[in-house]
Amino acid sequence: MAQYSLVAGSVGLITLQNPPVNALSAVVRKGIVSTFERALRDPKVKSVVICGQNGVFCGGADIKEFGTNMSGPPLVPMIHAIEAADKPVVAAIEGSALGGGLELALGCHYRIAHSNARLGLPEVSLGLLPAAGGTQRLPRLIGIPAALDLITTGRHVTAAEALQLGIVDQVTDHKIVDEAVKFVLSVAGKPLDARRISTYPCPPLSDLDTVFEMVMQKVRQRAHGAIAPIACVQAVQAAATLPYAQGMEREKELMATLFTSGQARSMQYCFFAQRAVSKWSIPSGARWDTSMPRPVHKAAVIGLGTMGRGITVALAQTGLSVVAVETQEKQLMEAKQAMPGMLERGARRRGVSLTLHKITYSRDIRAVADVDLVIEAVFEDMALKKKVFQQLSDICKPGTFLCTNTSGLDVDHLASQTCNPELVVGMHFFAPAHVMKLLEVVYGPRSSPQAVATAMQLGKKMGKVSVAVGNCRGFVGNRMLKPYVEQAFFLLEEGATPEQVDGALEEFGFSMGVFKVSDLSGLDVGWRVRMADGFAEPGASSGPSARVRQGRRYSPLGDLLCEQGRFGQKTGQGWYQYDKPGGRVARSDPWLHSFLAEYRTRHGLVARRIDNQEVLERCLYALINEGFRILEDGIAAGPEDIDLIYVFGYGWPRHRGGPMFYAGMVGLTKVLQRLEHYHQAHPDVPFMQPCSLLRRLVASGSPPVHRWREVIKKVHSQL
Ligand SMILES: CCC/C=C/C(=O)SCCNC(=O)CCNC(=O)[C@H](O)C(C)(C)COP(=O)([O-])OP(=O)([O-])OC[C@H]1O[C@@H](n2cnc3c(N)ncnc32)[C@H](O)[C@@H]1OP(=O)([O-])[O-]
Repeated sequence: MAQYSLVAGSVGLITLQNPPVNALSAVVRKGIVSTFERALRDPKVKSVVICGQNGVFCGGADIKEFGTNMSGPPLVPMIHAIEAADKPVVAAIEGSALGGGLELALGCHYRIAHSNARLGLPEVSLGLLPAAGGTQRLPRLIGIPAALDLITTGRHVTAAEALQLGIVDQVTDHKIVDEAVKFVLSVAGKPLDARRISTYPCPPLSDLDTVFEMVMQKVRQRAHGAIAPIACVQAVQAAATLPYAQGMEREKELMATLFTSGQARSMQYCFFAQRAVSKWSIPSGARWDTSMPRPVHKAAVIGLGTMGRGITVALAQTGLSVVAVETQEKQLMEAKQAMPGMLERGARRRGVSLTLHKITYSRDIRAVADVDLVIEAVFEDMALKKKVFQQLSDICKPGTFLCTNTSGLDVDHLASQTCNPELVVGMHFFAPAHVMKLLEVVYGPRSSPQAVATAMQLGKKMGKVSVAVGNCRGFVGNRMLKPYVEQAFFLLEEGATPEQVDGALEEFGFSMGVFKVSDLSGLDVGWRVRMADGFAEPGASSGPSARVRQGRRYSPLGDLLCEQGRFGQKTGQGWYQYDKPGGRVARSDPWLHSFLAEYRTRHGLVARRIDNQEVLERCLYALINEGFRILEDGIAAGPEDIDLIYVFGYGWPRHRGGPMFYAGMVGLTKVLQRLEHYHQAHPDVPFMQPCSLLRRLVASGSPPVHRWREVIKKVHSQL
């Protein structure tokens, strides 16, 4: 709702009230319309201030209303009425003014922001565009290039940047409503014509067509198939080329196509999924709202390889003191040289001051004796990690949480090396750890609720999307990757090329296909895992039994490349070739194509034409099938957890909602049928055997993804 009061004798104060973010629900819109009409009718009222309760102006349209039969007064005419009023209206902005919230403020004649405010038009990240006049007013106010930047990226700006851009008229550190009232009294009686943004001409720009062509090209490249950013550019182009009223028509038209699209549904699902996973619960019964995290003031990182450095930087950026331990002198020196640059770039990107002094370096593990939490990030080797955990258990003060950054080893086994296994959890970061948003927090059967809560909260503080997952080989993300990569190898054996497989996945929306990612992260990473799992064995890649291991189909292609020293970008050759070791631009490699042809001949395989549909189905459905197994095993609490892991850690396109949501969009029956088909064709590939949970869901009428938990619960209760 909206509350109305008369202040300072002549100012009508309208306060939006819809906790927690004063979203513009039907009730709030109704409240604004009626209070505003009251203010206009009241002769005592000479001006109006609009603010939000509890330190937040407005988080935008109520996203929960999308997809329902929307009722109540629409936003566009409401904002027009505010702009057209003959009494001055000031938006008093603190906290957030986002989406429809900022559009409401743009309809006001003046905007004053508290220095803590964040403003933006993030609709693009929900698969939409700012359709309450945002695409038409913002370019008129701040110019086309700045408006295009804000609208196509959805980024939030600080109050200071908003002032610089001209979005707000004044920034204050004082009480926002008091300042707004003072301000509106000071402008009483001034003509309002020049304050109605919809009447402004768009600031002229020379060579408009070229500007839009270039922006469109850049946006298309970044969008990976998402349609909202493209529509945002088209809407701003309408502002630049059409009169306001026609621009509004175009905005409406473009919004209509986005609003009902599967992409918008997927992205809005991701928005709510992100909030849902922070409300974690684990099989022991521990939950986010009953488990108290312990404060972490000082942390330590053991091992300063690529991951350790990233984790150290990410911790320092949150303001923690960090002890960075590396026993190898050379590695320590390299880390000391590299980390200031990483911190500097991070500080510049986030517009904050440098935190170099937060890190102390040591070669001696005993330097961690007084820290609250340790993250071990040594080489992915169980024997080495066990030794580190035994040492930590002896050295650290009582109660120190011991975390491992292993990407898939048994966290419980590591916990068993310590005197207090309840203090041990996994904190699986993704490279580069100071940039990537995902954190898997891995609990073992003995991890205490407090240890899980502390790791989850630390992740949040570090700006990560933290997902609590159970302990199994590869946890959630890497476990699902295995059948996906396996299918990609099989496709090469059967006639596809890395270019074709990657092309199909990139067209689907991944920023990089599976083979490019493998070249980037190093082919040796998977090779080591396959060796540890007893699949890859020296000399076994070329014999007659090379393509069968442990009774199932196996492709030694990755092993063969590693045996040749082709580890990807770092060696300049992998699935592609690069101009030099460390090169970034993948080029097709004729050697690889002849190698594949020879390999097929050697194994009596005849290359066939494989279409992109098959590439997608085999790679993605194998991955999704493993996702169902993970749900069935209780390793992830719900489909949202898996989806966010894939969106934030593995480049799954957000506009497709994550693998489990995508399965629902495709139709569970279809996914099941295709898996059955491929399993019949390849009975020696267990990953293709449809998971019984998928069958159960189909048998229960393929409920929408938010109702899967009911079926999963039933499965678990019957175990
Ligand atoms: C014609 C159309 C044109 C306009 C389109 C739009 O405006 S599109 C909209 C454009 N606007 C945006 O995209 C802004 C989206 N919102 C945000 O970015 C952030 O919420 C924040 C920065 C406002 C606050 O961050 P924070 O970390 O302090 O808090 P938090 O994130 O944890 O959220 C707390 C609770 O509020 C809930 N909720 C939040 N917003 C909305 C909403 N608009 N609606 C409904 N609910 C919303 C959220 O689900 C959560 O609920 P829970 O789990 O407790 O039941």
